[in-house]
Amino acid sequence: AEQAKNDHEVAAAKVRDLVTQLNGWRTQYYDQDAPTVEDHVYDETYRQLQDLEAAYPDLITPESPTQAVGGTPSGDLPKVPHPIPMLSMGDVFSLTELKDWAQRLEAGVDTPVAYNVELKIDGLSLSLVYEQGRLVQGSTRGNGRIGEDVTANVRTIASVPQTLPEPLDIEVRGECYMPKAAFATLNAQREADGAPTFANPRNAAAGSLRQLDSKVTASRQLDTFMYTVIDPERFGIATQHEALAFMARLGFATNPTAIVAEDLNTIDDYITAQTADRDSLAYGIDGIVVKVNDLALQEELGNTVKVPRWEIAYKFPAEIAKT
Ligand SMILES: NC(=O)c1cnc(N)c2cc(Br)sc12
Repeated sequence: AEQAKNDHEVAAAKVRDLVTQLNGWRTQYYDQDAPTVEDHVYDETYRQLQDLEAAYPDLITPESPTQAVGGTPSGDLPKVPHPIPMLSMGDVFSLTELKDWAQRLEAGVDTPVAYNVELKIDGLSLSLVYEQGRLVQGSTRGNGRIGEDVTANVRTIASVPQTLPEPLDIEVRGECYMPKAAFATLNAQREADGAPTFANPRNAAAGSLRQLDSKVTASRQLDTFMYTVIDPERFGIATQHEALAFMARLGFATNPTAIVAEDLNTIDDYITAQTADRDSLAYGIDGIVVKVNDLALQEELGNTVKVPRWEIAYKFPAEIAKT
């Protein structure tokens, strides 16, 4: 009996340590989108806790990760292949570089080129797939070819339509972001709870979208701006500007500031205006996206190994950290 009592005490201390360790890692992994430990280490430790809790059920506490509501806290989200890769984008850091990019591009084209100019939202890429007008899959970019399935999570985002007004088979892509106000509220709450805060809205959005427990995602006030229709020619769409209007008509959130620019001066004016507005926007932006407006011409220009030739990101200078 004495030995059994002693074993129980040792087990109790071990369980407390494991719960603290796992919850610490879990917060870092899922909330800050900054994993500090390999999955196999997490999984091994998780199994140790499961074994101890099986041997001593009275040691199970509500905050134990084995009691987490929703999916198992260990491991990853299911993987999703992207037949059409979710590419990133080249970037430039000055108007001169932007002009060089446009001139090089236009040198290879024998017609005048119009551009669609849009804000570069500071969030994470999101793909939404609909079958017969019903949302069937939401996924992240991942490495561009293999992303993560976040379908249950995107269903909790108010701006993501569960069904479309027409029974279309369609994929759209865009950005999932956390509005600045939601970010401030979330971090204030985490401070109050003694939980680590998020470094910026992009990390907060990534940590909130890439959750295994969609109830957590539901509480994070995520939002979206969609900006790409896959295979737009299927819907009789000829330009990027039309694609945005088409998505808006289907009920997607699209950014209202996009313009068509026939020349660089118009783009320059847009950049100046949006830079002035930046702090007053309800969401973070980290630049401007300049795209060839004509979709057939985009196809013709194609992509390099890593990035499209037909779009470029003009990045704002890094913001001086606000005290
Ligand atoms: N408007 C757009 O096309 C746009 C906005 N925000 C972003 N973070 C990105 C990223 C790529 Br890749 S495109 C794009």
